Amino acid sequence: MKKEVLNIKQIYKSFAAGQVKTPVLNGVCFSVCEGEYVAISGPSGCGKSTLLNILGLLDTPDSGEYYIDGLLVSDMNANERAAVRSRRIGFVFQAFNLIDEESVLDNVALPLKYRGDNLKQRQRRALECLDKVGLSDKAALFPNQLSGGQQQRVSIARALAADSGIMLVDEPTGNLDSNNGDAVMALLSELNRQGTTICLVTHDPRYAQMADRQINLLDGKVVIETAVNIECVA
Ligand SMILES: Nc1ncnc2c1ncn2[C@@H]1O[C@H](COP(=O)(O)OP(=O)(O)OP(=O)(O)O)[C@@H](O)[C@H]1O
Repeated sequence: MKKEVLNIKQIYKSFAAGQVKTPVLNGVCFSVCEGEYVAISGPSGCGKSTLLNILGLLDTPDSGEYYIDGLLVSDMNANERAAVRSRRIGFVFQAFNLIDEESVLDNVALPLKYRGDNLKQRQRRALECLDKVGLSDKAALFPNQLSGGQQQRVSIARALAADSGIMLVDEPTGNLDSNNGDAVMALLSELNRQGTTICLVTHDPRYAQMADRQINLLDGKVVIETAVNIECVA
């Protein structure tokens, strides 16, 4: 039986524009087991990135409960959330979000600064992660010296660095051609086979099908969820 790592219950979120409040998430519920690969899809503007930001503790819901490893994180203050985030969550964004002025190695090592590793430990771990994504020979280069596909693989190495076990991935192929997109998706599947829990936001049904389970959002609600074939306990 697998352990439940993420569980959101009746999550609501709206954004205010002036006096007008626009509801985005309207009572979203689902859970994710350790080692599972879940794809979140739905039309543009339906709240996928908002949901991923809440899952990654980058944003807070207006109401509802969110548990990570059975711990109620939706009630935590900003410092407590940041501590859980750096210990437990790795992010991969569509636009890579690498720091252009830092070497590839330093970009990957960055999350390790927050957990207090010394320089040698950070560099060793960053090289290990670059090796996992097939880019250890690019460690000394800067992001703008790499192709888009390579930059996305660097951002995946960065998400692996802190060994957080959970990867939240937002449209990772959006800025890539189809060959590079396919290579990035194959890499994510391989990392999932090695044990990483993945929540992927994607528009592409071909990529959504690579996940164990697909969740479809419409009007801020889960409308379709493919069968869970893993037994999961809280
Ligand atoms: N910080 C914000 N302030 C105000 N409105 C926001 C904010 N973030 C998101 N929204 C609004 O919330 C809605 C959902 O946005 P979100 O980015 O979550 O959708 P999405 O499903 O990821 O869209 P896409 O597929 O186009 O990336 C949109 O209408 C968006 O304009």
